[in-house]
Amino acid sequence: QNRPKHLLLFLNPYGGKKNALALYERFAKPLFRLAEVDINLIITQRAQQIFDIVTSKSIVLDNYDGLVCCGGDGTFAELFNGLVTRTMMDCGIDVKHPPFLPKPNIPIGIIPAGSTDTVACCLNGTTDIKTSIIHIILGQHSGLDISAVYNADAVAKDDDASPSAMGKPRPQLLKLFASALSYGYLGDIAYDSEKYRWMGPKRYDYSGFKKFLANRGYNAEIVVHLDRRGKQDPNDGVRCLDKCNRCKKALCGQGGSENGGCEENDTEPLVVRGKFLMVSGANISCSCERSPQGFSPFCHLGDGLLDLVLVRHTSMFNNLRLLLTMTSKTKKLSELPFVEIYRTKEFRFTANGQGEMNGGEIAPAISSEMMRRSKWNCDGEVLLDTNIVVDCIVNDKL
Ligand SMILES: Nc1ncnc2c1ncn2[C@@H]1O[C@H](COP(=O)(O)OP(=O)(O)OP(=O)(O)O)[C@@H](O)[C@H]1O
Repeated sequence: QNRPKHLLLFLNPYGGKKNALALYERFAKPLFRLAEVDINLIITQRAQQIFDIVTSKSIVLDNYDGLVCCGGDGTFAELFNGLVTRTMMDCGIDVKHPPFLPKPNIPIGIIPAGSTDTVACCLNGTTDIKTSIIHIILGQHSGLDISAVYNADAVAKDDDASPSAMGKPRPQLLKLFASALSYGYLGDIAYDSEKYRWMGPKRYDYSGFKKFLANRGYNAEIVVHLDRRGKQDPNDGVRCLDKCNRCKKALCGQGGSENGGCEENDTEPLVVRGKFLMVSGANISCSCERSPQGFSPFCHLGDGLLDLVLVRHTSMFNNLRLLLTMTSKTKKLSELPFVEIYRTKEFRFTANGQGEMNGGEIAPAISSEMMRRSKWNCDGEVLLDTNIVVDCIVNDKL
């Protein structure tokens, strides 16, 4: 009964190994034909085109049973960012300063044809293209949290650390992400690797090696809102499988921490300062071929919470341990002594936290080191704003 009949499908011929069109012709087209699904195919010609099409009022989304993208995580990010923005526009909500994020009522599907394909891998347990197509044809969906990134400088001016505070000026919404947001090591790789896109997925190895040798640390202050009763344990050993109990309760239970979510009143802020190699907000475990356990193997797909992974800046030897752990099939980042993981609904990040604490009275030699900033890697794309607030929301249509 829930099988889609008409789908709008965006295909990115540029991502991954640049073979999305060939994969589509070989696997997707015959299966969609067999299942009698009518496809309106749009092959993208530039970055941001999917976002522009979906947010253009000239396209009637109600004509479709679902929106699908064939590409990598960046393509998927463009699609759901476009769809949430379009939903805000249709509801008459200010898209730059939304009082809340409305949930789109049209489902989204992803056919993996990118470099990492983390979202497809976490949703389906595999990046196998036919598996994704069959899920789409059968109209199966699972919940997937989406996290919103806000400009924290705007928040600071309003003296308001919480994007969910009522009756106060809203911070500016910058972007939504579905897999991970990473500052430091992975942010530097995202920024650097764009120059080598002609190498295909190998560009990540090349830039990764360069940044590994650089071993840069970044000063920061992170305020993370934790469950007061300590009920949210990112290392609880519970893996999120299809519609797991925790996610089901979060979807219908409206938030309370018993149900997976985290009510604002039940949390207290923890301030963490220091020099970090990497700071990551993982919306999902982020397991993929390159990193079978991902950032946080027990992170849930749709419980309204994300896992904040903090990697302290230490020695090259420890960085090597980090890389070996990230690519290991069995080892977890939480086992490393210089890694901390917190499960939260929201956190605030301020670069150069210690520099600001010293009230500007720092020696020039230290100050340039202290003032050094990285970029955010937001679902594989570079975000230039540094100081941010992140808030996770439950979504049920992905
Ligand atoms: N025709 C195009 N030409 C150039 N860029 C495009 C085109 N179509 C889409 N894009 C952009 O390409 C970027 C990268 O695509 P995508 O994320 O799908 O591939 P990837 O980076 O190789 O894979 P992954 O994100 O899984 O590692 C997207 O941000 C998208 O905006």
